[in-house]
Amino acid sequence: DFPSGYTGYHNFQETVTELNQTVTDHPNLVRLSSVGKSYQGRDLWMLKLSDNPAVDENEPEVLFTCNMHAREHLTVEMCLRIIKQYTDGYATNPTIKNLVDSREIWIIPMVNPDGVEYDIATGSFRSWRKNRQPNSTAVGTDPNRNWGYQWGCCGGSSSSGSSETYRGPSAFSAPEVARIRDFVNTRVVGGVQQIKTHIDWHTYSELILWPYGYTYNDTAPGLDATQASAFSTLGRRMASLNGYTPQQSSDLYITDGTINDWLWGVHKIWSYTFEMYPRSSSPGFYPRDTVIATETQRNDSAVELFLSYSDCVPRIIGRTC
Ligand SMILES: CC(C)C[C@H](NS(N)(=O)=O)C(=O)O
Ligand SMILES: [Ca+2]
Ligand SMILES: [Ca+2]
Ligand SMILES: [Zn+2]
Repeated sequence: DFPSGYTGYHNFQETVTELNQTVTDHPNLVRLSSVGKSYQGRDLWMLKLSDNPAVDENEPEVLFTCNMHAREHLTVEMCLRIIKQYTDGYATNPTIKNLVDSREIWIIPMVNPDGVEYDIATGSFRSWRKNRQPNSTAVGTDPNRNWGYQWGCCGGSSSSGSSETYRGPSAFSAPEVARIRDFVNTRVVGGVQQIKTHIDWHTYSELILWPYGYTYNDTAPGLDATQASAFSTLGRRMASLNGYTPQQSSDLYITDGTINDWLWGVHKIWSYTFEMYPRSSSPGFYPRDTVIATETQRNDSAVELFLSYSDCVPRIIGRTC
């Protein structure tokens, strides 16, 4: 489990307990489901947050994914903060009520439960990143290099099984990635992808990133100048609210096979990565639990703005959808 000084973080079981408690407290706002199993058989839990949650209503859908990388434990707390904010706040905050009533919000707080449990199993952190799927030479596929858009195209991942950015033997070879792919694919209804926006939460560096990651070019097939302008305008506006640095993903470094590139490249979902606190390697991936409240609430207004534009991101540059 988490060592002393870190007990405020949620392990897999504590996350499940928290999700079940949310269902108990707010049965009219949430529905809990699993999108499937991790490599070691843990459920990949997903909470749906909306009015009439048992009904697929014609409302813009939003996806939040957290903890794709095991050691990035603060991101679980970020997904749980969003859940708490938009359930507990529903009855008293009209802005929150309007957003919950007019969107359907899907939240996956722990994409990589096997990696999380491995990272904390000994009571001392192991700095584990990947999933726990064996490969020919070692253990672990990087879930953020395993997506099937420009997979392995561009030197933004590794073919070596021991690498921290191992892309897997094929796209979608990681069960955790394949299960989220399957879910997203089910949201194409009548030929139209119902999910309009997405944030993938990571740590650290305090950045807001948008596609593409596989190329340095600001525009590329499937991403034109207008779309790039919408991505950067919303990204910059959100960064003005949380103090992170906004930039195209590849301005950080080239990555291929990421969730952001697949969600945009294949589904035209306005997909961002938020790299949370801290800014640098001290304390890096392991800030003590005393920072959780501050560093999750720091994103409240950015998340609210994001949800408000989730019906039509190009509206932020004066366009209609
Ligand atoms: C989203 C990309 C561009 C950055 C991310 N950094 S992290 N969270 O793994 O340190 C990653 O390498 O997957
Ligand atoms: Ca609804
Ligand atoms: Ca819907
Ligand atoms: Zn990460």
